[in-house]
Amino acid sequence: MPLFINRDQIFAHQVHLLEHKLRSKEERILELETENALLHLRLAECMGKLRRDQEVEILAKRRCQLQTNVQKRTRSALAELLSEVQALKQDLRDVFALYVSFATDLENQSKQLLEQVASTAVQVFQGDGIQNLKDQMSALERSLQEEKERCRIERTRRRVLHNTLVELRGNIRVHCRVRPILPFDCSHSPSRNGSSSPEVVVQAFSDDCVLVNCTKPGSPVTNKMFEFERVHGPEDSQDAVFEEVKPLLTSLLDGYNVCIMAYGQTGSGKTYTMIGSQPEDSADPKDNSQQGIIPKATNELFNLISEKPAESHTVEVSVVEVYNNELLDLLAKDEEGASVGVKREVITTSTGTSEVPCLTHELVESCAEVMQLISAALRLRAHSPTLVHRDSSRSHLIVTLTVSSKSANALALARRLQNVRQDVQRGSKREWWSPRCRRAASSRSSSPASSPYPSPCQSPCPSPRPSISQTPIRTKLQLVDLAGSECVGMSGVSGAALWESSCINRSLSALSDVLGALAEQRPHVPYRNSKLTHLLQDSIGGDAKLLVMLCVSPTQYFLTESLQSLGFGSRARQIQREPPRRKNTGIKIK
Ligand SMILES: Nc1ncnc2c1ncn2[C@@H]1O[C@H](COP(=O)(O)OP(=O)(O)OP(=O)(O)O)[C@@H](O)[C@H]1O
Repeated sequence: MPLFINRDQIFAHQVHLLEHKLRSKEERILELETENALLHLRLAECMGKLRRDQEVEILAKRRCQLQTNVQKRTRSALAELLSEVQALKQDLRDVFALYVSFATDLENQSKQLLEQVASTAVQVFQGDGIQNLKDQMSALERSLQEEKERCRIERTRRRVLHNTLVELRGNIRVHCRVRPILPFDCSHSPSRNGSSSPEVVVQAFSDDCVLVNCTKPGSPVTNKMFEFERVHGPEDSQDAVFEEVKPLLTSLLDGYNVCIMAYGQTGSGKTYTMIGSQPEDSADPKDNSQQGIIPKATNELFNLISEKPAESHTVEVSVVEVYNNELLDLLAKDEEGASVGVKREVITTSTGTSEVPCLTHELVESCAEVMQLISAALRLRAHSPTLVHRDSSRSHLIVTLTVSSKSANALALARRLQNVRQDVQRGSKREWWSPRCRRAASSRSSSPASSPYPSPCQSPCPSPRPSISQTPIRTKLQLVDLAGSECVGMSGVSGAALWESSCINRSLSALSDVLGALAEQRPHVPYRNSKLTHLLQDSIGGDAKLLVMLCVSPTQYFLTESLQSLGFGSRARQIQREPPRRKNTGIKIK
């Protein structure tokens, strides 16, 4: 082996060694880096653990605090609960004491009752107990009956006295009729508390009082009471209503003028009360129970006349309507004999009474005859449907029955008088006609195009020339079915119906004004502000016995109108006119 070592080899060897060292160092570095990374990881884990431990510690502290709070609150709630339990215990003790005293009372009472039962049983078993009880019962029933009878007699006496007072003072009698709820009310009024029937606010409280519950949204219910001579409720029949009116008809034959007038809002039952259901509405045509005051009063009048055979009476009928402030004669006939509404005028005579010249008066001998004429006239009367009433009367209807009491041959005279009047109306030329009347008759046959009705006769009809001299006592029964007051917003009318409505409301307010002036005893009473008041002047302000039949609807929907009608009735009752006067002088027929 050579001793000489090459330097390059030594260097190469050293490089190799160094490279080896470097590699091992690099490996070591790699190991250390790995270790370092592991240590970092471990450190991170430790840090997380440390943080969690801190949080746990905080949570533990909080838990401690919460526990302390809960304990405090529980303690105070427990204290409150305890005090409540104490109070409840006290209440329970009180209730128990009450119960004990009540039970004791009950026990005592039941003991007494048992004793009574036992003693009654003993009496019963002794034989005369049942009899005694029966006797006691019948005695009680008798005394109840007696009391009822005494009460009835007192009430009748009170009414008679009141009527006498009314008569002496010349007061206007006011009766009121509250109609039942009808199917059309349900369509107007919203249902209350889920019930399908509308709210009733106007009621017949007693036989002379009407009670009204005035409810306004947001304010408490106030009750108003109205007193009248007689009040009829929804259950009162047509017969019952007429029974209260009937005594007035006797006055007619005793020489007094009588007027019965139905007043009220539209759909309140005026036509039903005055005329009644039409015969065709009734299942049995002979059934008179649904007839109103007009047919019943006419029938009664003829009954009264037939009861006085010693006297001789004649009855004449006239039927007029006041439509749009025009007076129409509904019994007038044209040249062919067909019924037509002929325009007439109302005049004030020299004696201050109102009169309708040339008005058709038909001589009648029975109720059937009168009703036939009225039925024909009703076909001419203005009607039209409104939102409130599907067959609303658009005019005031006035049926007048004039009764003449006279000697035996007066019937023939009256017939002759009627023929003369009819001749006058048909334009026949008799030599004793006044030229004025002849002019009126000829102008009627060629009426001006501006007016839908023949022109009226302006002067009183002439008396017939026959020289029979009679002084009959003539009394008038006026039966009035007024058109209903209406709120245009509710009735939904427009066009011609709106005009009708405003005419109706104006004439009714003229009627109110007349009553107001009479109540205040003003020197001037504005009768002439409307045809209606002018025509009824004698009945309202004169010496007739006047009965106003107020008709009212019972429901909340019509409350304002009902209050208005009841107010009208109350004002009418306050009027003090001259006491009714007997007619002892009549029109002289010469
Ligand atoms: N007491 C009552 N019993 C049964 N039905 C009634 C009663 N009153 C009114 N009616 C009915 O109510 C409806 C309206 O009545 P009615 O025609 O008499 O009203 P009105 O007051 O004359 O109305 P208007 O002024 O609009 O003519 C009718 O169908 C009628 O039959």
